[in-house]
Amino acid sequence: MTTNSIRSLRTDYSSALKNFIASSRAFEVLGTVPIDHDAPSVHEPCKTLCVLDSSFNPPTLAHLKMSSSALEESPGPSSRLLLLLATQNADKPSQPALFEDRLVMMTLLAEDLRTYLRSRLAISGLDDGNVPHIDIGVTKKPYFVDKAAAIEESGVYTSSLEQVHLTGFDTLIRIFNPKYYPPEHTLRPLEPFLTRHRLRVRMRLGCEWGGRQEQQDYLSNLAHGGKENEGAKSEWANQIQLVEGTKEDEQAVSSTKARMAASHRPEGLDSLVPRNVRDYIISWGLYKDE
Ligand SMILES: Nc1ncnc2c1ncn2[C@@H]1O[C@H](COP(=O)(O)OP(=O)(O)OP(=O)(O)O)[C@@H](O)[C@H]1O
Ligand SMILES: NC(=O)c1ccc[n+]([C@@H]2O[C@H](COP(=O)(O)O)[C@@H](O)[C@H]2O)c1
Repeated sequence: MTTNSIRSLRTDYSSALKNFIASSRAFEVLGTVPIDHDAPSVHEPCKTLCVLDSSFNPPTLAHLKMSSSALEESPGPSSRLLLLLATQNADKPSQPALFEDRLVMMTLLAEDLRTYLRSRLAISGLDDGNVPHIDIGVTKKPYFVDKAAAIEESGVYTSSLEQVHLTGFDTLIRIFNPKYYPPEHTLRPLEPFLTRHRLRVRMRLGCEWGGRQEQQDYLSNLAHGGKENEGAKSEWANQIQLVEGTKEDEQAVSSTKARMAASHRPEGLDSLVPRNVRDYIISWGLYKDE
């Protein structure tokens, strides 16, 4: 993308965001990569929508890996990816960068992701038609049950569509924390979400979340009814796929680390964020004061 097209994309996102925030809508798609001029109002052929919800502050190589591995598992036009910017977080107050910068970086992530997928599909002998479209969306809903319902109710996708939410293990634990579900504070509100949709959870190793075995045990415990006293159903475990993440000897990647690198050691960005995102952070001077 040229500097001028990035500038004009940022302006477009800025005004679309203002409209969205002022509206009563809970979810909206603000862009698609590649731009799809002939797109139908409802995406008919799409059966599976992978959803990566994040603050994208900034998008990282972990976000790229989570998305690409999910899409590589089910290539073809029946899959689509939604990069979903959460304008309200369940726990964290909003921090820099501006939402319009994050939307531009999500678009750059989508382009890097499609380039990566194209090269992976070529190795498997599949053509470009199998590289999915990627939607850039926004939601005001902080909780996954409500995000999923807002996507369903928007009418943007077919009603039979299954959503596969791509999260890390740290987020799975929070989805299963009853503190988020007042007034009863049980896990029962997860029922419609985990009946209709799935979670694809990337392991995130570290002292906060435990090692590989502990993360597998967490899911087995759910499958064996260990959370029934909190209102969870053991069969929900069938809707949750736990996949490998960064290896124990590899550098952990996070948006926090990327913000710190942008501020103190920009050369460190190379191993944390996709190339186009790195160039944008540097040329727009994002996160300088972190
Ligand atoms: N390295 C990672 N491994 C596994 N999951 C990850 C990783 N980075 C992000 N995720 C997951 O991606 C989703 C969105 O990530 P999020 O925006 O919270 O990134 P983050 O790096 O944790 O952000 P921050 O550092 O600002 O807290 C969450 O479900 C999170 O668990
Ligand atoms: N119970 C839930 O559905 C729940 C709990 C905590 C965070 N979240 C969401 O997970 C996403 C990622 O959160 P963090 O950026 O805090 O890691 C955000 O959209 C946040 O609002 C959802």
